[in-house]
Amino acid sequence: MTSAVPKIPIALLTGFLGSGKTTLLKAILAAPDMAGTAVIINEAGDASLDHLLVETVDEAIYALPSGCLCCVRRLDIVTTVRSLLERRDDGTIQPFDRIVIETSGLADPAPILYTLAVDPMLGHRLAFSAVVTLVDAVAGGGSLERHPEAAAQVAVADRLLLSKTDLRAPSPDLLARLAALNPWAPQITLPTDGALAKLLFDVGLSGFLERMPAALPKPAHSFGIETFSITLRSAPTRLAFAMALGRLASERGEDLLRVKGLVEFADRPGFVGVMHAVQHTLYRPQWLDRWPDEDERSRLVFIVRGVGLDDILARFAFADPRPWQKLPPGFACDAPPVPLASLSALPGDA
Ligand SMILES: Nc1nc2c(ncn2[C@@H]2O[C@H](COP(=O)(O)OP(=O)(O)OP(=O)(O)O)[C@@H](O)[C@H]2O)c(=O)[nH]1
Repeated sequence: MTSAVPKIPIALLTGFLGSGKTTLLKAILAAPDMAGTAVIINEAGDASLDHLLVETVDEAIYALPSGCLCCVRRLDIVTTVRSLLERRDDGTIQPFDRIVIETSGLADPAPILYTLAVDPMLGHRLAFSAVVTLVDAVAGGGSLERHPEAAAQVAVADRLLLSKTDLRAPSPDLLARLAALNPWAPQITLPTDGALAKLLFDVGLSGFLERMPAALPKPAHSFGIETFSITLRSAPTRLAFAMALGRLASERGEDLLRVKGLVEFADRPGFVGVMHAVQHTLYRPQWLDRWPDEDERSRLVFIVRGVGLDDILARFAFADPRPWQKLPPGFACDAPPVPLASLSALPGDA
């Protein structure tokens, strides 16, 4: 009986911290033929911001609790997708035609895909369309070198999308590395035209599922990554803020994996800056003309390696910073590290 019900396409959008997943998702959801897309977002930081910045037509957007989607939060994804389908069936939410999951930049997609695919109910209802992995042309090479998560994300992709090519052409070394990790995924430079939606939903059955491992794959994880958040109790000037963050990025860029936040500046009242830094690079802020939710505090989320909270508080002392929230216990992933060399054998090499 269930075989008569059309399956709902589901795509997984992944890529290392700051590679451009939310930016791409926003662009894709703006396409008229992507109305009716349910979105599930999981973030690595100890506070979620991305879901505030993505708009869907009928607000069909779900922020999973922060934490590692491929380990401690792995079963949350099943619960969330199941509940989405149930509420779609009983009419408590707008019907949707497809689902996109944006994983956190630290998630290894293989255990997530495996978990979704082996769930009997979801197996009946979902059609996996693609695993799309964003690779940052600026920071991607270094991330692949230092972080097993980045390599694992490349290894399972059906498509590799190169982002930030407007800032830097991908180096031949980066392209060769990608081909070595995943020879079957085409490497595509992000198009700027309306063809974006096809990137997620015009692939056919996920290659990962055809190469599905027999058992739950072990998540690939770096050790020593920490996340914490601060609020700024007094509004900084843009210059003081840029100097503090710029100095941090130039001194500790390799370990400053990601900074994002919402900040109101003393010299731009009435606007909220959406601030981004990825390793050594600070991005131009986007400006909102109001706070995206009821929390009107300037706040920053840091994902770092070996940079202390005290160090960060000291650097932003001019803005009266306070620790904001601490990640609940259980965030840290206790999976053993996977050597980079073994990652190409993760899916499909059996
Ligand atoms: N110049 C340029 N900037 C980009 C591009 N894609 C993303 N960015 C910028 O890179 C920063 C990070 O982008 P996000 O879309 O937030 O990255 P993300 O992968 O969702 O980040 P996490 O969820 O933290 O892993 C933002 O400032 C974006 O505006 C691109 O193709 N070109």
